[in-house]
Amino acid sequence: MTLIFDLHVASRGVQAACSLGAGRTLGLTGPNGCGKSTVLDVLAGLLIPSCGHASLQGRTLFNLDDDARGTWVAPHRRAVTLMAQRPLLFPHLSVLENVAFAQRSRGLTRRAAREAAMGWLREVGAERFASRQPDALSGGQAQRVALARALAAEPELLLLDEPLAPVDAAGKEDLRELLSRVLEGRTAVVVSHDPADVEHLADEVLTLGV
Ligand SMILES: Nc1ncnc2c1ncn2[C@@H]1O[C@H](COP(=O)(O)OP(=O)(O)OP(=O)(O)O)[C@@H](O)[C@H]1O
Repeated sequence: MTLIFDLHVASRGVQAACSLGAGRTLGLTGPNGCGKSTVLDVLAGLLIPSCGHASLQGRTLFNLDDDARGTWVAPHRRAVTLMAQRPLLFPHLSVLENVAFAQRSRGLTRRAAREAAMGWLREVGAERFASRQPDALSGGQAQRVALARALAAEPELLLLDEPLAPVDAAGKEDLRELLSRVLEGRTAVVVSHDPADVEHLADEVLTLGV
């Protein structure tokens, strides 16, 4: 199993456990407030759970079980990328610079990072927006750019929180097809409250209760 987790966040009453094979997509579903975003935050390293453990490709992400010495790996060392519910693009950077940011952070030259970023924008059908500022994008366009930025980080685990939420019904089918293509062969967790999206995108399903 590539992704293994068993976690508990006492302050939010959230408990979840799962083992996921390499290249597979887990659909995380359940009613409002059941803890879907909380699970993603814990896996991304944005929230420290009360107890539990998680590993990715045999590497520990955290191990806070009673009998463990207590390991917690910082978010930027996890090779995990979270695409949040809102696109959260950097407002002062162009679309291209937003997507190039991950590679620039990893030490690529400006030119190499921009070339790679253009490739990812092409991948998600957003290359025509490359020179725009984020505030000139629609919700669906911004979501595609956010997806390109997440992919550009080349994470071992991709976390998507309600990726279809910002698009209207007309754009939903296109974005769903795009996500389906992009998720093929990637290890990912996709949160959605919509059973149709989970059915379409996920290989396995974990339903949380309230
Ligand atoms: N920042 C926070 N501080 C304290 N409690 C929080 C915080 N965010 C969420 N919670 C609580 O944690 C629980 C789980 O919330 P979470 O947002 O993970 O659920 P969710 O399933 O993603 O909900 P939704 O479908 O509405 O996005 C809820 O009871 C919520 O009130």
